[in-house]
Amino acid sequence: MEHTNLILIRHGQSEYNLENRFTGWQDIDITKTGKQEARKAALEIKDQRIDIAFTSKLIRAQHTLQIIQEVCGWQDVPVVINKALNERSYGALEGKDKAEITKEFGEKQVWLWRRSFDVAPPGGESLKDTYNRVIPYFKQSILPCLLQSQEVLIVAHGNSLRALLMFLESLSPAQILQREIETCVPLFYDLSEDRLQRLK
Ligand SMILES: O=C(O)[C@@H](CO)OP(=O)(O)O
Repeated sequence: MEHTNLILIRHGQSEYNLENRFTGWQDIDITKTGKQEARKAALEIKDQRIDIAFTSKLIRAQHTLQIIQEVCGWQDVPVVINKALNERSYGALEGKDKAEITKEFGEKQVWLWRRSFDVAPPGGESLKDTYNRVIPYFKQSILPCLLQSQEVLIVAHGNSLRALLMFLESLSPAQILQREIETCVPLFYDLSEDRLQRLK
């Protein structure tokens, strides 16, 4: 094996994304726009080969993956569901309006909760906590597939994917502050065997 492909996709727009509310572990479905975004993402990756797909336990990611599978004709591709890929928990902030929380606590604090590496929202997970469940799962269950030359699709969430790309791209806590992941914009990684071995 010389190299293999990994594609990461954040779910389509959810009802809470539309309403500008913190979502986290709330199991909120995608909107009509979210479904359209999933179809568009599918058309962008349709010519790829995918051998196995991974997703979270949350409906917005699973639903996005189902649409991608339908559009691409990948209904037979095995799907592995694991809560390790769930969005970060936003604890007490879940369901709350992001603008109202910003008014109450200030932009700086909300920015730290949303984008810093190690500041956890009350009762929730920091990105570091999320990283500490996503990366062991990636190493244990996804990396072996890539090492066997399987082409892998992961459909997950803004912050579980930020944790993963921090690992894949060796980003520092300062660098990850700046990274945003858009809904349904596929991220492609062409991984050499050498690089995969170093991720072990
Ligand atoms: O609310 C959430 O769960 C996430 C993703 O939608 O929001 P944020 O971009 O603020 O981390």
